[in-house]
Amino acid sequence: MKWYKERMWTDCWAGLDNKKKKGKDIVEAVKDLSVVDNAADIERTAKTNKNVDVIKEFAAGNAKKESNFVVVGHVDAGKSTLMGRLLYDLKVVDERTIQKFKSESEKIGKASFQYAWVLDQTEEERARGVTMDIAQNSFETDKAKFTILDAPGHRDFIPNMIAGSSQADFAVLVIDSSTGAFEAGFHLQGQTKEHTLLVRSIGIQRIIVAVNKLDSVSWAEERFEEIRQQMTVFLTSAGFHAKNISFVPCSGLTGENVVTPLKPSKAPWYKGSSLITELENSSPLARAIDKPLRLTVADVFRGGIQNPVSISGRIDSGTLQVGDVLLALPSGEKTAVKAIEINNDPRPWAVAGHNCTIHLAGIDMLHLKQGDVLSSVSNPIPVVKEFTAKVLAFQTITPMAVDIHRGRLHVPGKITHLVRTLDKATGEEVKKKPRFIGPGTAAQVKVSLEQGVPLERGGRVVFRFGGVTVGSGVVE
Ligand SMILES: Nc1nc2c(ncn2[C@@H]2O[C@H](COP(=O)(O)OP(=O)(O)OP(=O)(O)O)[C@@H](O)[C@H]2O)c(=O)[nH]1
Repeated sequence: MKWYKERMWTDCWAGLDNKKKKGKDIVEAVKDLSVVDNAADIERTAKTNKNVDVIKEFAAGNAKKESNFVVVGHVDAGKSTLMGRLLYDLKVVDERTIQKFKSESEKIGKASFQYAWVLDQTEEERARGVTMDIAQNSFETDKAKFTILDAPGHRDFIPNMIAGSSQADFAVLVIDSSTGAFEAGFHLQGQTKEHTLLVRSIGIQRIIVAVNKLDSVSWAEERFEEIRQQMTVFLTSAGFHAKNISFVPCSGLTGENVVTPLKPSKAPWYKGSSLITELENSSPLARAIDKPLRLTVADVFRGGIQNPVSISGRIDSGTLQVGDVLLALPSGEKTAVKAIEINNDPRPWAVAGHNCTIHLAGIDMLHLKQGDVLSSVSNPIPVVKEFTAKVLAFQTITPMAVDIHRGRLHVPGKITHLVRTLDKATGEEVKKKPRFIGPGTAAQVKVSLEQGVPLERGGRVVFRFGGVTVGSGVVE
């Protein structure tokens, strides 16, 4: 398909100028306009492909381990404060900035928010043109590089949390250990349980539980143990393996055991590591580098005059390099990779697990939106309007209208058939055609969507209705 870029206007005036000189009329001048041809643009960009053996280069490189983690937890658990503190102690944020936030937050009666504002500040600074709802920050230590995805705790923002989690390798669950607060987040319609079930159902297997605000209970071992025991029971029942769960006592506000290890005099009972060490020890899962390319678009924006169409997102599987030709789905338009950036660094290639910005050639912005998938041309992701999924019900499920979330994408649809309920342990059929699926029950259901969505076997989906998560599942 052909389309006109800004360049057209430059060409237009140049064309008119020439025609005036030669004494031709405006109609002829307009006929001579150069039109940017997407196919030509793709061909030109594809010629820059150096045909790097990305898998080999990646394996050979001794690049630092890179991972993305999502920070979840009940509202006010101290997620932003904890991450702000982490960035401050790692010197990603300087003393002057913290002092400025301290005096500003005191002025509006929100003293102690200076660390939380670190994340808000960087969010504002991001000049993307499209609002990002999940604060992203990057940092590195001697051992590893990280991207933090700070998801809002409030229940109204759960779709954003689903989106953030779908880009993460592991999760940090922040728990407010102060008196009564853990109980409020855990027992009474709090988000601790919902967030945890969601991150697990989205495919996250590793979770670090930051038992936060322990300063407010004088670093009491009993409180830490009480939370650890209750959470272990819950997390293992939610499907986390005990070896993938760790608990770290800490205080985001005072910074104890965040980057600086806890002084033995403070909590002689604790022999484990600080939060940063736990993060460094959390290896990303084995990545599907040798599978066909799938990159879920998190954001579409204009990356400048040279880069009218840019996207950011995580590579779910496969590899890509500058000059690669890709297929955008569901639009079915082709595009070519002009440039790749990871944390603002230009890179010749990227692999599964990387969160990157891609500047694209030969595609109109109209053909890309959040939740779309950039896919390998030879092995594209199917676009489906119906699918079967194995689900775990959080609430009672009947044949019903639902919003189907897949990462950042959410589309209206319907659970059309309850095929059978399943034994959670063996996966075997328990009951055919049940009338409803009770909370905590596993089942196979058929789903139809109002529009085609890029989705394939193994894809994770979440079903919501009326602002409540009713279940989650895996596409069969
Ligand atoms: N005593 C104590 N208070 C803390 C600690 N961490 C955070 N707080 C306070 O708890 C309140 C909430 O902190 P935030 O960091 O905004 O919490 P949040 O989880 O990011 O909140 P949402 O993003 O709204 O879900 C603020 O008043 C913080 O100062 C801590 O380690 N100890």
